[in-house]
Amino acid sequence: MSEQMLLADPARTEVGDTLLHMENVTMRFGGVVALDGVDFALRRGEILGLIGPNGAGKTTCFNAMTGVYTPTSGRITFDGQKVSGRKRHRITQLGIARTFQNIRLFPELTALENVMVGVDSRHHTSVPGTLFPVWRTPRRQDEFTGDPRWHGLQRLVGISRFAREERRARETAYDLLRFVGIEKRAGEAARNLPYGDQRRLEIARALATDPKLLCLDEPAAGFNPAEKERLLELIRAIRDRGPSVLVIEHDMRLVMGVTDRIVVLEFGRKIAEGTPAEIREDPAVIAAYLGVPDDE
Ligand SMILES: Nc1ncnc2c1ncn2[C@@H]1O[C@H](COP(=O)(O)OP(=O)(O)OP(=O)(O)O)[C@@H](O)[C@H]1O
Repeated sequence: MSEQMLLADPARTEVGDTLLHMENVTMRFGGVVALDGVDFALRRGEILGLIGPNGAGKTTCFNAMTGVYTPTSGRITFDGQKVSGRKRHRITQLGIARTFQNIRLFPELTALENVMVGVDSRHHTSVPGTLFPVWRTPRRQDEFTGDPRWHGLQRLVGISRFAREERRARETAYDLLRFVGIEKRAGEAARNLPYGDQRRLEIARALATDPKLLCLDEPAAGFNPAEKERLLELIRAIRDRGPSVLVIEHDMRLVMGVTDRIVVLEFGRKIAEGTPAEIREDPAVIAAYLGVPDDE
């Protein structure tokens, strides 16, 4: 990256040391070997594509690195810490966020509230706290001395702290809605948003956890070409803002257009790794995709 680009955008993260490392990861489901000794690294500041035909093991990779599954064997490290076998919320706190193939929002909450839930996940407040802010009580009731005046003061301090936290969460959430381009929908219930906006909302909510790595599982599914183009710009903007990005995507144009490097899986094994130009020419990749139509 040129120095000029760095100067132009101070938030831009330069590609650097290893952030995520999958080491010889195997994942079996009974007789099915979904991942078979998969080994790859994602560097800080990079956009890495994870591609492969249906059933190749891409989503299983995401599930293993985000704590949905514990690998049968192998090791996954993130930012120097072992994540394989850790609880999901702990992995979120370490800095991995993801979106899903099938959108998973809180349909009755507004767009803003959906993102606030993400912001809340790194604060002391909670989902019920987002829903019922006025019912929040101070956490440090244990310090109550028995004097009702002291209790009242504690409550006031606690409430004002929560109010401050909630206001900050609201502002952060609104900024994120603006960043993904749907701030005009802030007050609408998530279920009423057009499909493309729901996908953007999922991204905003994932970003609200302030991740070091954002994993996007088929973010362009169901998008028309214009929406895909805007998504491509958004993915670049996310990386420029800070987080590294790991993207599973079937749309080859998008993958080739946005990633720095690509890892290719087939039948749970890594069959290739390289720059988009290298992957495009790789005979094993061409063979794996031969006769498999992409969804363009
Ligand atoms: N929970 C599970 N139980 C049993 N088998 C599973 C489970 N999850 C995944 N698999 C199997 O593991 C293999 C890899 O699935 P995975 O969903 O990771 O593939 P994928 O590359 O994401 O496919 P797609 O592009 O179709 O989403 C498949 O054979 C799948 O049926």
